[in-house]
Amino acid sequence: CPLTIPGGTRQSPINIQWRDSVYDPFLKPLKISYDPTTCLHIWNNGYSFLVEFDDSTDKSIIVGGPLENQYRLKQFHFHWGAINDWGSEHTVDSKFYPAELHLVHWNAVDYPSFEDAVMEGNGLAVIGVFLKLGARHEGLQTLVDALPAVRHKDTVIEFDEFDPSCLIPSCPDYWTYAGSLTTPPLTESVTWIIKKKPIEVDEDQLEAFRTLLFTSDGEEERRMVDNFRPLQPLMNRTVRSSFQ
Ligand SMILES: NS(=O)(=O)c1ccc(C(=O)NCc2cccc(F)c2F)cc1
Ligand SMILES: [Zn+2]
Repeated sequence: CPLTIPGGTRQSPINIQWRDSVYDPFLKPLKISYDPTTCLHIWNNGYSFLVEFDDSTDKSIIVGGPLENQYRLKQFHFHWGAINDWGSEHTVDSKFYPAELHLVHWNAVDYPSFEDAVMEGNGLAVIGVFLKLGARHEGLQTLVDALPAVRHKDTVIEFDEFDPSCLIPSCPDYWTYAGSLTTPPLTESVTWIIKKKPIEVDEDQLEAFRTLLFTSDGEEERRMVDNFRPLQPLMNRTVRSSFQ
């Protein structure tokens, strides 16, 4: 089955059992500093839609939290369901959220490129943010308004001056664990930082995600929904929390 990696010991996503997570007083607050001018474009890669950033400098970085050094923002993307009952990749006490945001960063201190970092145990850091149904999210709306232009696989539009920190809850609480990419090549190179608090988005915004297509223009249309990987075994891992 291609969704399991042979010999994988730290695969993602996982269920986060709140009561089994271990408070680590040595975890630092995560420091996020993004420069909106590094935002480049939005594209539909046939699996999700990604907002990509210029990662040739240290202009948009995160540092602190569980991380040994700073990591550069490369892209962010989402996973979502066909209906609001599921869609997130991680679950909390076996509860699914309707969608999950991933902000993907790489360790440019130790490695020369993202492609190199993807192959290393401490190469990547991904911030996960749950989306829940509620009030309309004004920051997300600028993204939603651009989605019709990237409806088909392999379409791209320029997108600039976007600061993704508007999509990250101000509450500092997070869980962290050692995991993997959730799509091929499923490499075990990700330090996951999962925010405890979700952000609220409204039904129309979730529906806008579901208007995207897995398929290219001219192909028979297949709606881009349920683009999340099944839960993976925790195996010999502990999920740490930054809060008591
Ligand atoms: N869902 S997630 O946050 O775990 C995730 C994040 C990034 C990627 C990715 O960059 N894939 C393409 C890619 C590009 C170059 C080299 C790679 F190894 C590679 F996976 C895949 C999954
Ligand atoms: Zn993802």
